This record gives sequence, C-alpha cells and structure tokens, in this order.
Amino acid sequence: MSTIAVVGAGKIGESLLSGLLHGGRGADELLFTERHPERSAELTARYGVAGVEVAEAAKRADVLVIAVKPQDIEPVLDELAPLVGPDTLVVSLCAGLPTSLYERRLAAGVPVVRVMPNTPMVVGEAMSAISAGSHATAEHLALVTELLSCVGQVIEVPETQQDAVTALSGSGPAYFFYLVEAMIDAGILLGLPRAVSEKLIIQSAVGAGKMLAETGEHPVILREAVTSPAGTTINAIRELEKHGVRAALLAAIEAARDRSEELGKAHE
Ligand SMILES: NC(=O)C1=CN([C@@H]2O[C@H](COP(=O)(O)OP(=O)(O)OC[C@H]3O[C@@H](n4cnc5c(N)ncnc54)[C@H](O)[C@@H]3O)[C@@H](O)[C@H]2O)C=CC1
Ligand SMILES: O=C(O)[C@@H]1CCC=N1
Repeated sequence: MSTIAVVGAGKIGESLLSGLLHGGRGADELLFTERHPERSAELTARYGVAGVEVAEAAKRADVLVIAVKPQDIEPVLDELAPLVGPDTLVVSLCAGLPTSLYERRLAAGVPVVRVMPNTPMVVGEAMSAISAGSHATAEHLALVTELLSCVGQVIEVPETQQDAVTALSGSGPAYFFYLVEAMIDAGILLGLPRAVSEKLIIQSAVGAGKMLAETGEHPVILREAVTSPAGTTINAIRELEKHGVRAALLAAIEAARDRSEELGKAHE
C-alpha cells in the first residue's frame, strides 16, 4: 500500500483527493497538507483524510503531489529539501514550474513528474499531460498515469511542450466558460429570460462537446453540418471572422504560454 500526500488542497488538490477516493483508494492511504486550519478541518470532515504538516507528509508519503500556487512553492521546497529522498516520487501540478527546479532544490536522484491537469477533474473529466524529469522512470510515469486516470484522461508529452499544454488544456476550460458566458449574454440581448438562455447554451455546449468526443469527426466537419447555405449560422460566422475571434484565440493562448514560461523563470 502506498501513501499519497497532496501538498496544497485547494481546487485542484481537493479534486484529486476526491477522485482518488472515488477510484478506490482508502482514506488511510491519503494525506493532505493545508496552511489554513479551517480548510483542513473541513476537508477531513468531508473525506475522512488526515491533514498533516508538510514535514509529516514528506516523511510518510511515497508520492508527494505538489498543488500549491507556483508563487507559493519556495517555502514548500525549503521544507521538503532535508526530508525527501530518491524513494519518494514528487508529482508537480504547478503551472510553469520545471522538473529541474525540484531536482535542483531536493536531494540528488529524487524522481519528479510534471503534470498539467485541468479543473474538469472535479467531474472526472480532466485532461492531464505528464512529463518525466531526469530521474523519473517508466514505472513512475505508469504510477502517475494510474493515479490521474481516476479523474480523467492522461497523455504523455515532452516537458518542452508543457508551457503550451498549460495554455491550451490547463487554462482551456476558462476559455469555454468565457464563451458560454458571452453567449448567454447574447440571449439576454435578444430578449430571452436568463434561465432560458443559460439552459439553451449550456446544453448546446454539452452536446457539442459530446459530439467532438464521441463522433471522431473533425470540428470543421461538425461546424459545416450546422452551417446551411444562405442560412443563419453563416451570418454569425461572418461576424466572428470580421471581429477577429480566431486571431484573438491564437494571441490569447500565446500569451498564456508566455506567462507559463515566466512563472518557471521566476525561480531560476
Ligand atoms: N486551477 C486550475 O485550473 C489549475 C491549476 N493548476 C495548478 O494547480 C496548483 C493549485 O492551483 P489551485 O488548486 O487552483 O489553487 P488554490 O489556491 O485553490 O490551492 C492551493 C492551495 O495550497 C495551499 N497552500 C499554499 N501554500 C501551502 C503550504 N505551504 N502548505 C500547505 N498548503 C499550502 C493554499 O492554502 C490553497 O488551499 C497551482 O500550481 C496551479 O498552477 C494546474 C492546472 C489547472
Ligand atoms: O491560471 C493558472 O495559472 C492556472 C494554471 C492553468 C490553469 N489555471
């Protein structure tokens, strides 16, 4: 039985704990650390998992999952440095932080796997991309894949692609939520009640997502099937093109990639 400790049980850390429990891990195989005592008590009451100090997590865990904000990593590394050795697998979920940061700051030979998950983890539909650091083996990657499979899908990418992945799927749910929010507003503009507009758009988003996932068709084909000659959709598409929506998405995702790179460089 291996012990998994989540350091920083915020949105992502809590979703992972919940997913691991649903996936069949016992509460006694899990630990978490949280700097706010009220939050810690709330999580223990909800999941039956013990909240411990970072140092205790480092001593007891076989797998340490780091889920603090990248800006909060320094004190965590300081605490872990004297306690973590090559028998502990460190899994970082932090945007921008390279495996080399952990390898530089922790004892020689500590295996590190970098992961970029996303918030649909909360409903078991995460997209997680994983990359091995220089001491992580195929077995370590297989273990991380098994853990993350409890909360969604997993792919392996070279670490050089992780900043791009962060911009695409890490932040990606926010772009879809933004789009949905704007489309609901459009319904209000056209005079629909808010509740009706929300239902129409959310179910359209769910349906479109399912079609993308289940038909295997390219998005262009699916869009063309909606776009009738001299119909309504093409009029909307003309406006999207006129307002540069495609160019805006390219620029937005490039900016997110740049920020991920900056977050990593802040700890060089
Ligand atoms: N929110 C998102 O969509 C995604 C976030 N991530 C990454 O996951 C990590 C966590 O993000 P969120 O869950 O959104 O943040 P969050 O702010 O909800 O959670 C972070 C938690 O860490 C705790 N914490 C900070 N320092 C601590 C310490 N020294 N000891 C114990 N607990 C400590 C905080 O109290 C907080 O509850 C970040 O590095 C982020 O880049 C990755 C993919 C998606
Ligand atoms: O915005 C952020 O920095 C985090 C990482 C990816 C999604 N949310």
